[in-house]
Amino acid sequence: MVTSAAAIDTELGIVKTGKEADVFLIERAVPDSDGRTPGERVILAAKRYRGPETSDFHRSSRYTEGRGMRNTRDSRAVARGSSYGRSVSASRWAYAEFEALRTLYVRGLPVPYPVQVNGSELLMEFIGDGQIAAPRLATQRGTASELYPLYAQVVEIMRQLARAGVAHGDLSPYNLLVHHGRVVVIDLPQLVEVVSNPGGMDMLYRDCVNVCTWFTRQGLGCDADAVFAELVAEMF
Ligand SMILES: Nc1ncnc2c1ncn2[C@@H]1O[C@H](COP(=O)(O)OP(=O)(O)OP(=O)(O)O)[C@@H](O)[C@H]1O
Repeated sequence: MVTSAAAIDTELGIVKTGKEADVFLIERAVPDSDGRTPGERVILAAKRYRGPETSDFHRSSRYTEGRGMRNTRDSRAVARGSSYGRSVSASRWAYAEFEALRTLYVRGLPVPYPVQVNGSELLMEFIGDGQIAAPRLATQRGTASELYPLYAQVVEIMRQLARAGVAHGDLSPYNLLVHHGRVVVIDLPQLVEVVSNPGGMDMLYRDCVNVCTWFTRQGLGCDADAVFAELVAEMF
């Protein structure tokens, strides 16, 4: 009989402290079939949500409109900003991001592979080399022709999101990692359905502006209105 032992997770350090979550580096040791010897070791990213401050509630509620999360007891606790409310909120964000990653990964979009979610912690594939996280698009420099392949990938990602009827909702050069020339999208808890969410079109447009502003600064012609129009056309 083969008995299976649980994987052992070891925290190796912090990757980055963010506004709403902290990202840690985790080494997961998967036991061999004998259940004793540590076998395969993988590096994962653990994103732990803290739950928003009360002042963030309006932003949170805008994202959750149309998702059946309003007017419940938990939602009122979130609105009050109690510690229980913050933990409810943190778990919601973690589950929302896990679900977004799952949906997009299945559709073939370049997102970290979602591993598991437990309470306010989301475990996912670590995008990087060894223990070094891949750099963000915001740090990339080069001539327009050197950066063009990254631009083409970002626009293609936005097209694929549009075909799925969604927008990232907080897309920027800070939420795009560049790993050996491949662009990977992160930070997806607020993935928004563009048509059913009353603010969906605004968020899609803001994503276009954020992306185009950065690429235009790097010398690539990027017209946010034209990209937006193309993405809307993809949806209908
Ligand atoms: N899967 C991953 N692999 C490697 N690095 C990651 C991963 N997920 C997040 N990071 C790193 O952690 C940082 C913060 O992650 P993320 O943007 O998801 O959290 P956040 O709380 O929204 O941060 P911010 O306040 O900076 O927007 C990223 O900019 C990136 O450097």
